[in-house]
Amino acid sequence: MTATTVKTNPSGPVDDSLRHLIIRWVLTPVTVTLVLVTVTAAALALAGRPIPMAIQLIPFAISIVVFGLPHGALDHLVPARLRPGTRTWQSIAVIVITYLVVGGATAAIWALNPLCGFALFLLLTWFHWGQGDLYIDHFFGNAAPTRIGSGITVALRGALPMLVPLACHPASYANVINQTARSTGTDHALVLGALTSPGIRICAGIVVLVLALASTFILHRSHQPLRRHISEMIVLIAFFAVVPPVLAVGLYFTLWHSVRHILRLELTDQDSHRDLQKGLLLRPLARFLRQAWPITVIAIGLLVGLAATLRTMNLGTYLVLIAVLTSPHAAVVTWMDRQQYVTTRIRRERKEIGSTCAEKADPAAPSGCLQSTL
Ligand SMILES: CC1=C(/C=C/C(C)=C/C=C/C(C)=C/C=C/C=C(C)/C=C/C=C(C)/C=C/C2=C(C)CCCC2(C)C)C(C)(C)CCC1
Ligand SMILES: [Fe+2]
Repeated sequence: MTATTVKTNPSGPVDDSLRHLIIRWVLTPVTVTLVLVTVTAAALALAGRPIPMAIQLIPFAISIVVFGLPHGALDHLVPARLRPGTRTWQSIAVIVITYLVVGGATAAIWALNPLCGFALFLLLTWFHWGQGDLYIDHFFGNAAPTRIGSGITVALRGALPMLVPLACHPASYANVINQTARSTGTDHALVLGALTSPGIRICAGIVVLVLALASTFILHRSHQPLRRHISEMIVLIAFFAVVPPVLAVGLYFTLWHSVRHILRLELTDQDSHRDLQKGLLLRPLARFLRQAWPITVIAIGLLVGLAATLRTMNLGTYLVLIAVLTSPHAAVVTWMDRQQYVTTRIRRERKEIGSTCAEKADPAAPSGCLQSTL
């Protein structure tokens, strides 16, 4: 696949050498790291030794400069890279305005009602982390072929980091929400007892189970390979069920979601794409870091400004900043999805439905008009 093809059709199957490179040097090391952390956390829990909060916070702290915050720092270049003819200044202007409007609206919701802000943040994270994993399925050419199938992939992959910790560690979950809402200055009593109730936890577990079964069934029915899907799903369920949430979500954000998105960005850069095709991983990463550092520094400046305004610097402060950045960032990534594969898939679906319905109009043709829409 050439670099130009990546801009116009990045969703098609990539060639085998690039696929193996990414599996071997990016996806597998991250998955193995999560397995090792899961085993260590389980051993410590069995020995009755809790992981200190100072240690749990390390991945979130590191994410300020490594992978996490920088993974959104090229958003302003995305239109220029994906839509031919877009000038860099136009790309920057559109994204800065998007950040001001969408980020500003999110900040206003947080200022008016932090609990509501957090609830929307959780829902958006569910969607955004799910869409990140759906892209990886497209990258490997084994995504669910229909809109419903894609929706279930997004729902499942987002539910793993958002619902499994809720089902297994409700008290820590509620604590983080409390702490974050408090860091915005609201000191009214927060009613989060409901979150820790057995009913909610059981519902969260059932939703994950149903989505896991539905997603596996759809991939199986569309003859997609299941090995990566099932192994990642099992690792993520065990990881979020065992590892304390602050540590688990911090590691997932930095090593899983952000690394995958950085790979996606590298593939939109012609030089980096060429390097990846040649089997070079470090050069594209260095190029990404070079391109991302100025905006990362501005984002760190925003974090310092927010901490000064709220007069507190803790996980809650960082999460508020991330929440404000996530809404415009998710809008940019949703636009990327449309450019890279959603539009192509909708056209393909329409074509398939059209041809299957045409067949159906022929009495001799086999039935399948509804089936093709899943
Ligand atoms: C471009 C631009 C820029 C920048 C940007 C950026 C830098 C971005 C980023 C972005 C980002 C960086 C994003 C992120 C995301 C993230 C997320 C989405 C997360 C989430 C999380 C959560 C939600 C969690 C929670 C929790 C915990 C932690 C524990 C417990 C449990 C729970 C789950 C609760 C600026 C503004 C300068 C300007 C304009 C343009
Ligand atoms: Fe992201």
